[in-house]
Amino acid sequence: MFDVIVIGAGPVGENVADRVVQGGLSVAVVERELVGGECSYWACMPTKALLRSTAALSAVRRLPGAREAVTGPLDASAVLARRDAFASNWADDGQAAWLDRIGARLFRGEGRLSGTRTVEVTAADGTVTSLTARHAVVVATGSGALVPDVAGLRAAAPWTSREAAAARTVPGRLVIVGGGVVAVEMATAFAGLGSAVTMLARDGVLPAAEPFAGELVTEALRNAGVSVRAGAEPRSVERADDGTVRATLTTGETIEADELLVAVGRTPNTRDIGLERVGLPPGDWLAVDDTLRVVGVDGWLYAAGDVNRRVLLTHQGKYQARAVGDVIVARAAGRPVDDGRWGRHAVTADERAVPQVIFTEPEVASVGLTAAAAEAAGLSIRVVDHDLGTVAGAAVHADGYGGRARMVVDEGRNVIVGFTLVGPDVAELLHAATIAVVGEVPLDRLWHAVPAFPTISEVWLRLLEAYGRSA
Ligand SMILES: Cc1cc2nc3c(=O)[nH]c(=O)nc-3n(C[C@H](O)[C@H](O)[C@H](O)COP(=O)(O)OP(=O)(O)OC[C@H]3O[C@@H](n4cnc5c(N)ncnc54)[C@H](O)[C@@H]3O)c2cc1C
Ligand SMILES: NC(=O)c1ccc[n+]([C@@H]2O[C@H](COP(=O)([O-])OP(=O)(O)OC[C@H]3O[C@@H](n4cnc5c(N)ncnc54)[C@H](O)[C@@H]3O)[C@@H](O)[C@H]2O)c1
Repeated sequence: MFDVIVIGAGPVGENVADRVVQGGLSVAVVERELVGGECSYWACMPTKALLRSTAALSAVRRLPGAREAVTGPLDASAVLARRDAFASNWADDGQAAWLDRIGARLFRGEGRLSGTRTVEVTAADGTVTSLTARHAVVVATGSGALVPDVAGLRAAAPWTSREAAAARTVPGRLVIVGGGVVAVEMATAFAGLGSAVTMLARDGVLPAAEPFAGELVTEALRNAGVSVRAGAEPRSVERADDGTVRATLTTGETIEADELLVAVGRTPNTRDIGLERVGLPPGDWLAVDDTLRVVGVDGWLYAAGDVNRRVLLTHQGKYQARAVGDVIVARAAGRPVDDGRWGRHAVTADERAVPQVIFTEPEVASVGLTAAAAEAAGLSIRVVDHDLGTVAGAAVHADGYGGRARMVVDEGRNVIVGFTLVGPDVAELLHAATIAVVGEVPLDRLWHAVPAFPTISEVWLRLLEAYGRSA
């Protein structure tokens, strides 16, 4: 008997475990594959490792004097080897040892709900262990790549983000289906590594971001040799005996490649976790209340991370993990639950203050609402834009620095509700904006937050000046 059972040891499950142990409860963690989950081995870490060398090379090439010191192309095999190290060579002993150190008990195998507060674990050798939780079960089983219903696609054995992140070789020609985050990051990475990339972006490039983000990333991808085809989508796909993949578009045009990557979103890992045993339909995303309790189950079942579909990002899933761990501890001790707006047990930031960095060239760093989303939410907003290239710090940072920043102000409250930066090396600038949005810092006070000269952060001053100061 454990106080809490966590199914799935991705970044979210690991953090739930850590939090409940710190709260004095015992925890069992069930993992069917690798402790660390998608993020550590097939998503965030390996993809960022793949992108980093290309980004560093581009940064050097923007600087006369340094540029002359670079005499050749990227060494793709060295990049792949560094990526291997960042994926811990797909071995999880380090993270399993960490679980052990914090006092969590790891059960390796497929976890399935088998009734109220009970989980069955089927190990690789078929052995079944039944676990019971005194207080709560947390589903943190994450998500997998969605493969759409396109004729011949599955049979053609396409790459998903997993195969791209763990690629052993660089395909000569790569077709990417999708125009979202995975598509643009992998187009950047593989173009940098030498692939001839074609992107079929049915709904455009980064359609959920501010429009200028998609435009600037598209321009940069094209400059890097990527063929970006907005509005294009495959009608059918086939793989020939020699391994060549042929995608026939809805227009009838045919594109040939060595690999085809499907990057059109995610599907929840809930098909085989015993949801039917607790009265829920298998295969669906898990709807949750404000303290991440699964809707339709009597108070003991929680869902955190990708699987609840609130925000599909590691840092936000870990934020949920801290909240859910703490609320389980509070409820177990009979202490009050603090689930009001910005309360300790609420995941308020999920709604309006989610930060994200897309590691393309240029980088896209955003937090909160886009102008379109703020308008759709009924806010009375004013949008202020600034050309990043005109900021002294940016001009010093790189020759020909191009980029743009947008501040979305809620005029009713005089606070920033959205902020987007697009430009080389803007990722580390984002947290200031996140603090402004979460802290709901009035613009009049922000005038006193003076950016150092000459840094790219001086864009804050330019945006405030353009907005104007109240009399
Ligand atoms: C290519 C790519 C790049 C990304 N890059 C970033 C990034 O740079 N930054 C960022 O913030 N986010 C990024 N993401 C998103 C990020 O990977 C996810 O949001 C994050 O992994 C979600 O964590 P999780 O713990 O909810 O799920 P997962 O990481 O999917 O972990 C779930 C775990 O549960 C296990 N599991 C599933 N079912 C069972 C079962 N029945 N029994 C036992 N164990 C089970 C799985 O094996 C897995 O280990 C990226 C995603 C992709 C696809
Ligand atoms: N740096 C990061 O933060 C990072 C990096 C990679 C992935 N992620 C996360 O992983 C998740 C998955 O990324 P993703 O790129 O797969 O999903 P996504 O939701 O970002 O983009 C999917 C894209 O595919 C398009 N699409 C959907 N169905 C299609 C179809 N049938 N044919 C053609 N296009 C179609 C959509 O319009 C959308 O633009 C995202 O939610 C993202 O937050 C984050």
